[in-house]
Amino acid sequence: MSETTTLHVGGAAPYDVLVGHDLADRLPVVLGESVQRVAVLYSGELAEQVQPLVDLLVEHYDVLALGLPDGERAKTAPVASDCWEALGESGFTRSDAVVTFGGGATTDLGGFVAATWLRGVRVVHVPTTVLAMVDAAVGGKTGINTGAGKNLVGSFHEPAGVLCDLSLLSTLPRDEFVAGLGEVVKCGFIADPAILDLVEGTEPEALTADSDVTRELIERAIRVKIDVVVDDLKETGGVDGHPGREVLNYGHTLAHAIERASGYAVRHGEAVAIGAVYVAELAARAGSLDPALVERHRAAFGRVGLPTTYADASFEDLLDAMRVDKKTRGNQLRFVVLDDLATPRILAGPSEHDLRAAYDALASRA
Ligand SMILES: NC(=O)c1ccc[n+]([C@@H]2O[C@H](COP(=O)([O-])OP(=O)(O)OC[C@H]3O[C@@H](n4cnc5c(N)ncnc54)[C@H](O)[C@@H]3O)[C@@H](O)[C@H]2O)c1
Ligand SMILES: O=C(O)C(=O)C[C@@H](O)[C@H](O)[C@H](O)COP(=O)(O)O
Ligand SMILES: [Zn+2]
Repeated sequence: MSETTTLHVGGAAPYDVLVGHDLADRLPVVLGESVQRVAVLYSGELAEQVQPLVDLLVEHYDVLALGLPDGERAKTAPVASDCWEALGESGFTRSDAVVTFGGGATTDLGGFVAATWLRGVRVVHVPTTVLAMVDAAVGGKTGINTGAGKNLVGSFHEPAGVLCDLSLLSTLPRDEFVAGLGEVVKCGFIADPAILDLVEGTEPEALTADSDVTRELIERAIRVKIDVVVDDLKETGGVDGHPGREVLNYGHTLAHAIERASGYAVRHGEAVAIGAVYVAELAARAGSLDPALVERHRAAFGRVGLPTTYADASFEDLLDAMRVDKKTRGNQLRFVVLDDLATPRILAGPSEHDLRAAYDALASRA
């Protein structure tokens, strides 16, 4: 059995992200000694996968297992409210803990419930998708959607630990696996170009759940995320022109608009790939990004099987949706753009002409 990698997240509330196999038995140590009740919030589709973890926990704690609606359907106020009611009925106190088990939608909802119940209880994430391992479970962003858009309600609530059990990826459908690589490739462009070299130098079929390259990609992407959140946990801004935590939002302004426009039929990681190509096109027009790097976006995301075009919504509808992005200030849209590989900055208030031209460039390849 391979070794476990420990990636430490420093700051005011430090914790570890463990990457390895069969990590469930680490949970009692990560949960700590004060815990009496554990609420396991899991995607209802993963009832079989979560059972061994529940079986282990009942040996130590009073366990409340709450199956949630699957995927994005979990990220709503009514689902959060149902969880609060269940916690209340079980007498869940501040010394108890939440464990989430699922993809990013589950860790976002479960993290939000943990952040808000009694104004904050301990949470440990057990992510079961590539995307949740490399991104959603790390860094403390939690949230739910509203009618106006993605993640518009939420809070920053850091976990007490994250267990990335690579064995859990064995049942992940290929489309979901590939979607997670969207956030990994994003990390390659914003901070760690070695990720791009690995993706470009590996046959796509060799990127399987159990391959060494996949593990290296996952660990590299987690390191990128940790390095960013340690310096700017609450997204208040970076130093020396670096966007700070907003850099992790590369490609997300259009991505969230596309997810909403598609009724969440387009997966988050897929939308991020499209959004990154869009913002590269924008940076080539309103900034200084070399056209060859724009094409490298298409090539790298496309190589792993992600979409790089989109024409299913009008520019006007997407522009309206982009206005509710959290990076917007007043009426001014703000985007994370690159001047070069791993050289991000904020582009504030691009012209509508450039925004539309970039969309036309994206849509024209559809
Ligand atoms: N908080 C953050 O920092 C952050 C970062 C990135 C993304 N997100 C959010 O994460 C969400 C996307 O997460 P996601 O891509 O993991 O999608 P998801 O949570 O919707 O899961 C995708 C699908 O995979 C299934 N699944 C999960 N694990 C499985 C497994 N091991 N075996 C079989 N099926 C499995 C789920 O049941 C679901 O149907 C979005 O809502 C996005 O906004 C949050
Ligand atoms: O952790 C962050 O910060 C990110 O922006 C990571 C993104 O990949 C993630 O999708 C996040 O949920 C988006 O945040 P939001 O603030 O735009 O809702
Ligand atoms: Zn994302």
